[in-house]
Amino acid sequence: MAAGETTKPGIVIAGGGTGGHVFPALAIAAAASELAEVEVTFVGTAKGLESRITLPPGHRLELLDVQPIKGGGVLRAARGTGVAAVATVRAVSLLRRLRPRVVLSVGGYASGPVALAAGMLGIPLAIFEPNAAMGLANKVAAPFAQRAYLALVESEGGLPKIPPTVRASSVRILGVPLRKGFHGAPYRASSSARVLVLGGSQGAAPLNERVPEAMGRLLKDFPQLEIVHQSGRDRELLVRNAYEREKVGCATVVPFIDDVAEAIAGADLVIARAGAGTVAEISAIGRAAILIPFPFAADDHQAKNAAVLAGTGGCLAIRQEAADATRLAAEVARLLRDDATRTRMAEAARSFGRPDSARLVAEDLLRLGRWHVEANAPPAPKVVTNGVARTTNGTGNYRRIPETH
Ligand SMILES: CC(=O)N[C@H]1[C@@H](OP(=O)(O)OP(=O)(O)OC[C@H]2O[C@@H](n3ccc(=O)[nH]c3=O)[C@H](O)[C@@H]2O)O[C@H](CO)[C@@H](O)[C@@H]1O
Repeated sequence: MAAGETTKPGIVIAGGGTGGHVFPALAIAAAASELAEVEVTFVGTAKGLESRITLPPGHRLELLDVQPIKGGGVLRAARGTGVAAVATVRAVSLLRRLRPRVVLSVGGYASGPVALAAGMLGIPLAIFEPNAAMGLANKVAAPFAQRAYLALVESEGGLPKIPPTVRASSVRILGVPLRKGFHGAPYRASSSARVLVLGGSQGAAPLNERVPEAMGRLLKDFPQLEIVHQSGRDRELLVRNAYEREKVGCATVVPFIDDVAEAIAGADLVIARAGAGTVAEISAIGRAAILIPFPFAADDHQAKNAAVLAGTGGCLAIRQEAADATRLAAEVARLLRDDATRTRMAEAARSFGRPDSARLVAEDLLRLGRWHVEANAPPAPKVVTNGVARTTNGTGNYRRIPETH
């Protein structure tokens, strides 16, 4: 069999970079493979997380050279645009070789060129945007896309805020596809005080610096305190030392948590960044959370992600500049003392969560690629936007309701 020739009809999933793009892509691929005979090819970059993980059997990775366009001045933008143009030409020949039935862009560097190539070749195109503010690659691809799977959507005047380049008829609001193991775990308050600190796929330096000090202030009032702190790669020693300095002996510091679902389910309170995946995972399981968005995320998307969950009552969102050790200690103490509020927040998060997202996206994507897929259960009809449901025909499809002036 010649290289690139496949026996099964294929899907191309383009994009990646960090866990926030790669894990939803893997979750959709896994769900699609369970539903149909399908060959999945990921297209990413050598620098992205996609190049460092072991892909499930049967999935392949192709690499493109793509560089950042935003966030580095005119020179970087010009160079990035030039590289993207070359990458688009390469993506056209890649898609001609792979002949997928459908292309999904999950955001991140490699997604733009592949999405444009799909548009040029007339291959059905879907985009997936996990964040409350759409990334550049997806904004560019959106006008060519037959589907826009949106996850955390802000609302305005009670209606979902849809980016202007997205065709209203393409929108499906289906949450962030999650890996297996994330499902609702009703919260029962007890005498425990288990705090989980999540810094996102790369860890978060400000949380590493401030949380140990905040926890040090709580020891006297909460002798039962137990902390699991995910520090990020190569930072665990630094964070362990910080806890030691604060004489906090009840903290377990790890660089990365393999089973995040279990860690969230085992917590009374989560302190985390507001990456879309993290927000979706806390919601899918249902735990009270304090979210401190990364302040330099493009278009402040982490603050917007956190605001969507905060709007349901599922979390407390604090801007990084306000989240010093004193404020963190005060908020954690308040929530650990208040079982009713913690339980209410956990329930609000859980009713907002979409643990079935991967299946819903995969089913729809396969149909777009002309696979025959039987829905084993009707998709949840709710479209969640700050607790406002605007649903239509029971398939999760969103129909824009005309605005009245
Ligand atoms: C700094 C930055 O730009 N971050 C972006 C990146 O975040 P980041 O990659 O941190 O993304 P998310 O919070 O969305 O997802 C993190 C993922 O990593 C997993 N995980 C994390 C820690 C761990 O120890 N173990 C583990 O498995 C989580 O379970 C989750 O699935 O992509 C997100 C989705 O586009 C964006 O919202 C974030 O703004």
